[in-house]
Amino acid sequence: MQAAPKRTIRIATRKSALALWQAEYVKAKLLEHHDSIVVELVPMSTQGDRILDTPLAKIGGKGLFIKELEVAMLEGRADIAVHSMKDVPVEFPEGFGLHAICERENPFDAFVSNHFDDLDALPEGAVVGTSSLRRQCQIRKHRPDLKIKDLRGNVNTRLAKLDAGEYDAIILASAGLIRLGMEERIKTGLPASVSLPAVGQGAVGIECRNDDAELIALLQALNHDETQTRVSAERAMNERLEGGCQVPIGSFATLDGDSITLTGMVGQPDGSTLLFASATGPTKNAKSIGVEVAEALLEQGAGEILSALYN
Ligand SMILES: NCc1[nH]cc(CCC(=O)O)c1CC(=O)O
Repeated sequence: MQAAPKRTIRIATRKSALALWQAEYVKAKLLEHHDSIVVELVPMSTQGDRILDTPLAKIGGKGLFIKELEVAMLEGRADIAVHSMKDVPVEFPEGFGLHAICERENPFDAFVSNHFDDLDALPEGAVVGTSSLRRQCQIRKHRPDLKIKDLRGNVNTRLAKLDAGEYDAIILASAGLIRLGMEERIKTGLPASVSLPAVGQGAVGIECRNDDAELIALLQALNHDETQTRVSAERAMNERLEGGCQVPIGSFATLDGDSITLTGMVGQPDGSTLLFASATGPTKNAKSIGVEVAEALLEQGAGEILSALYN
C-alpha cells in the first residue's frame, strides 16, 4: 500500500537574520508536532514591503495594503508567514488571519552597552540609541538628562553602530538578541516599571489564508494558549487606541491562574507626560480588559497625545 502523500508547508520569510531564525523555529516546531508533513522556507526580498501596484493589491479592501508575503500566499507560492507579533498590524488584509501564536520569549527591553551596566550607571548627558517613541518617552521620563539618538536597521546593524562608538548604550528587544544567540550582549533587562514592552513583544505569530482549514488545524499544535491570551489583551488595547506600529504605546499583560492583569502606557515622546492604566479580570475576558485599559488611558488624555503625533 502506498503512503498518503505528505503535505508540504512553505514558509514565506524575509531574509533578515531574525526573520530567518523565526522561520526555522516554526519549521522545527511543525516537524516536531507532525510526522506527515514537509516544510520548506521560501526566502523573499521584500524591499521594505513596498505597496504592490497589482490588481491583487486591491484584494485587501478596507484600505489595507496586501504585502509581498501575502501575495506569495495568494498565488500559492507559500502557505504561511511568520511574524514578530509586535510588528503585526491590528487588522489583516481580507482573507488572511493569525492562526497561531507561539510561546513568548523574554518580553522586556534590553539595555546594551560596551561600557555601562545599566541605565542608572550612564553619566549625565550620555547618548542612548533607539528609534522607538515608546522606548524614548520612558527613558526620558526615567533619565531626562540623557540624549536620545535615532538608531535604525536590523539587530546586527544596530549593534555595529554601538560598537563603532556612536552611542553610549542602545535599547533593543531582549527576545531578538536571545534568538540570535547574543544574550551576552544584554547588560540588564529593563523591567516593566522602567520600560513597558510593546504590544506582543517577544511573541511569534503565524499568518495564513483563512480558507485553508487543513493547514489551520496543523498550526493549532503550535499555539501557546497563555501567550495568545496575553497578546490578545495587549492587541485589543492597541486596537481601541487605534495605535499603529510607530507609536509611544506600551502594553503588557501577565497571568495569574485564570486571572489576567494588563498595564497600558501612552507617553508624550519628550517624556514630559506618561499615562498609565491597569485592569485585572478573568482570562476569558482578555479582549474586553484590553478595551477597558484603553478607555482609561483615553479618559486621561491619551487621544490628544496620539492625535498630535498623527498630524
Ligand atoms: N522593531 C524591530 C523588531 N521586531 C521584532 C524584534 C525582536 C523582538 C520581538 O520579536 O518582539 C525587533 C527588534 C527590536 O525591537 O529590538
